[in-house]
Amino acid sequence: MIKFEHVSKVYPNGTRGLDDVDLTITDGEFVSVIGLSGAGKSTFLRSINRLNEISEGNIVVDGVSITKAGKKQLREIRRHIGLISQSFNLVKRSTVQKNVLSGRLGYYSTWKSIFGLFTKEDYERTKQALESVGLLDKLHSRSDELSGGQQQRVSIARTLVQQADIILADEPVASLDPITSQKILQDLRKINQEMGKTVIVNIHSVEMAKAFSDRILAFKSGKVVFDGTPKQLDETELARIYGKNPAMNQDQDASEDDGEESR
Ligand SMILES: Nc1ncnc2c1ncn2[C@@H]1O[C@H](COP(=O)(O)OP(=O)(O)OP(=O)(O)O)[C@@H](O)[C@H]1O
Repeated sequence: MIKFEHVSKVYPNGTRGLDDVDLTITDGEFVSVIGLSGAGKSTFLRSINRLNEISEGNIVVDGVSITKAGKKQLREIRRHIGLISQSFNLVKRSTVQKNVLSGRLGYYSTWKSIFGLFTKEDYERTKQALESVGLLDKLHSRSDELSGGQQQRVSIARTLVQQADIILADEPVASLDPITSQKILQDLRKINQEMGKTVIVNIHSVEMAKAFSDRILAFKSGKVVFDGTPKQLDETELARIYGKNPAMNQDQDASEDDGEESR
């Protein structure tokens, strides 16, 4: 369970990234986070594993305050939180196997990590994780030989090997074409439903947020302005979130998708 208790974040330049966010995400939820660019989605997501230090309030993950955690405790909490990002964050020149195995690093002391002393079980977990994302045949391939969608699957497999209970996905499909984006979201949904993992996804496409989520959170100027089911997210709510004609919002989504496609 993730609990935000009146959380605010003010950046050094005075920008309010989060403004009094107070909510709970329960285990096994699939939550999409939407809102205009600059609304606070990344700030919200990256506060959960404290990549982002908050200015006020408290964030509790599985009963432990990550806000107040010391170094050792923070490392322990972070073991349970996987992060997937738009840029995949793989070591491009390394093999798929090595990249996925790196999900185990949080479980080892620094010297073991440096020498890459992984157990037989770790290697077995790596194979299983790759199998579950349909990439076992790429085990020994170099990561930069894979397509964007395949690279994103490798980063999903890495969170599985990490045995993370919570998966944070910061715009995981922003650099992928619409069809591949659908497939990646399907993978995340499958992991959520079959393994019971909590998945929180920042996403620009309202359509995809509606198709894959149990719950949608919308941010505007750091505030949560919508918190409900895909069904509750109607035209009126969309107008409130995006501050304009919802029809235009759909256009914006479409053109954004086009833009991503041509990248
Ligand atoms: N390091 C920073 N220093 C100052 N302001 C920042 C910093 N990071 C983010 N901000 C500001 O905080 C606000 C929220 O940013 P955030 O990146 O969380 O938005 P977002 O909804 O994820 O946007 P996008 O969809 O473009 O990624 C924005 O006004 C942004 O300019």
